Amino acid sequence: MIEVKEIEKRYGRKKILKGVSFTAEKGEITCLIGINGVGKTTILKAIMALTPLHKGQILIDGKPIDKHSFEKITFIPDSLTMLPHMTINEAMEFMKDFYTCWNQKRANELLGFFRLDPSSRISSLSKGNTAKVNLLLGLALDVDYVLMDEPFSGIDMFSREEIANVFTSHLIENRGVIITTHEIGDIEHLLDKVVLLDDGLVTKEFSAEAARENEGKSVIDVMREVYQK
Ligand SMILES: Nc1ncnc2c1ncn2[C@@H]1O[C@H](COP(=O)(O)OP(=O)(O)OP(=O)(O)O)[C@@H](O)[C@H]1O
Repeated sequence: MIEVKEIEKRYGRKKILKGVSFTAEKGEITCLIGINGVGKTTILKAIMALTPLHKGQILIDGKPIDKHSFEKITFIPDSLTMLPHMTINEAMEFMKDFYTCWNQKRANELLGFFRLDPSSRISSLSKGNTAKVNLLLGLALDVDYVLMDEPFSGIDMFSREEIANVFTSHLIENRGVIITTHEIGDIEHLLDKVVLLDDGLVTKEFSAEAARENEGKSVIDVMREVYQK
């Protein structure tokens, strides 16, 4: 489990996170939702220890993150960080050299799943295929937790659907996933837990299934109640 406990973060004099707490379980998809600039990416970076916090604590399976944690958790940023002249194959080689937890079998499965040609150059890919390569490079790591920043942002409906399908496949099974978004639209059905953020705080943390079953509410219904108060 990832436990985010009362974290606070300032950039200069601007307080971005004012005591954010939530948990994300292994085997579940947890979605951080909030408007642009609310601090979603900052939270993911904090979980990866990529940005220092002013207060609070983050635990992964009960322990603070250290250098060994990076074999357990990965962060897929909202844009691909590989060099444009590289082919997909070369990008995979790069990852393989860098991470002992690289799983080539899963990478090959993902190539097939997304119908990507490994000899394609990164610079020649469409936005949708670039997003798929970005996900492939993260999901091919044998890690327990995957953090994804806006995996559905700025891509067409068909690519969104293909990416959504990966979330319900065995390629994600048993991992803990945290994704961020500012519009849930067609991914609502994928989510186990939702964490709504507003003004530096968690305004609501709830199980999507419990909201559906106990209150007959969709995630969007709950968001309307919370944000349109
Ligand atoms: N390195 C930085 N220095 C100063 N301010 C920053 C820095 N990084 C982020 N911010 C500010 O912190 C706030 C939160 O940024 P963050 O990227 O975490 O938000 P977000 O919810 O992920 O937004 P988006 O949905 O647009 O990606 C924003 O106001 C942003 O301008």
